[in-house]
Amino acid sequence: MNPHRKIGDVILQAEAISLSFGGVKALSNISLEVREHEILSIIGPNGAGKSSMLNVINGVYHPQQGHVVYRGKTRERMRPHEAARQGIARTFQNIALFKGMSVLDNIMTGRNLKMRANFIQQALYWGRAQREEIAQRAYVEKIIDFLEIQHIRKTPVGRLPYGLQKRVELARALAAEPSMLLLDEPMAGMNVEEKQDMCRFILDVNDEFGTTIVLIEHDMGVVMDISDRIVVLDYGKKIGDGSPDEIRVNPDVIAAYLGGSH
Ligand SMILES: Nc1ncnc2c1ncn2[C@@H]1O[C@H](COP(=O)(O)OP(=O)(O)OP(=O)(O)O)[C@@H](O)[C@H]1O
Repeated sequence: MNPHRKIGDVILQAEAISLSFGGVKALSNISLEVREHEILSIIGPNGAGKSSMLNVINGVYHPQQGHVVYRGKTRERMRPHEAARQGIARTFQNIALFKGMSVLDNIMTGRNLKMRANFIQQALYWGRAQREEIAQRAYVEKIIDFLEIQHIRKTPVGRLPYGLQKRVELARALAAEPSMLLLDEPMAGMNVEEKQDMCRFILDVNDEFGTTIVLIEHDMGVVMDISDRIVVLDYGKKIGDGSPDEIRVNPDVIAAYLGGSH
């Protein structure tokens, strides 16, 4: 087994998080931990609070109560781009790519944080900016090879089938070299074959880059197959937290899923 695969220490702690939107309590007193190099899935019926939790981890939402400790530091109020700078990248439930731009250019946008030369420097010091662009391109090409999308690198994203667009979105997130990757329903709307491909890529990313992965997914087969640990939310409350085998037999989880709200 790849040494990266060894699950490490806790790198993120969400402590007693409560988040409301007006009268709607999206998250009630949720605590969870993310360990280095693990694949953690957050599951639960529609409206359970999964995306809200991801947005708290990512710094998009600021909880009214509780806090997030990331790599030993209690996080102050911050913006999503600061999360990106700390090595946290994400993909979205609805694909957020530039549809008219090529696959390659979309992935390059994920590399922006890594670029040292800013726009003015690029105009003034053409040579340096060009050298930098070449270096960044090399990394992007590595991601393109890794995700097996060489054949579509020049294609405008909007012309691609859905499954491939999702893969390009993953590529763009990976271009930022994240240490933690948040995936919001990476397999939604995919056929069986596309799901199998995406599962393989998620496992490969985790294995080869050592990336910690937190994902939201509705397909229970997929979740049980690829997760090291699973957190289950229901109506904004945490009702389960454990290995796939523990979750499978957790009576609260079984009741929530058989209760018909899913
Ligand atoms: N920006 C917002 N403004 C108002 N209410 C919100 C907002 N975001 C989420 N909510 C509410 O918070 C609750 C939890 O929503 P959330 O999207 O986190 O659930 P979810 O588990 O991700 O659902 P789904 O599986 O349908 O995506 C829902 O009742 C939702 O309507």
